[in-house]
Amino acid sequence: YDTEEHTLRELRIFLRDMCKKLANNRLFFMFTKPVDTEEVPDYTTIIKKPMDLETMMMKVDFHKYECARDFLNDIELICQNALEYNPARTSADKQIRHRACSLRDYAYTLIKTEMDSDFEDKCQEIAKKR
Ligand SMILES: COC(=O)[C@H](Cc1ccco1)c1ccncc1
Repeated sequence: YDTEEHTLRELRIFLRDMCKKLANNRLFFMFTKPVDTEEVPDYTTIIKKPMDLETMMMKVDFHKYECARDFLNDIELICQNALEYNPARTSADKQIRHRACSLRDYAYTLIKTEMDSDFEDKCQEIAKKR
């Protein structure tokens, strides 16, 4: 009957659907898996907290997110990492920066439009007590 666990279970179902929608959008393919540190040996010297959508899906299953804000913080990390590692005025760097901003804006909009704000408030209250 534990309603807190029911609430967090519903949050995980919602966040898995979010991950799926973001990872299935071909525009965001470069964010779906960790940057390959063999292909890009200097990546971890520049980016201290790598993040990607596959890792986020695993974090959902490991109960690492107690509210949508925690999930959006990792989306923000994916975006900031891409902006920091790809700063050049080349078309390739400009394109991944644009994609990173699109991922961030799309994730915020999906959550704002598809998630009940009272539900998120309830999740944040649970998170505060833990
Ligand atoms: C999040 O992905 C990245 O930051 C890598 C960095 C990268 C540079 C070279 C290989 O990979 C990336 C992937 C695809 N297109 C641009 C950059």
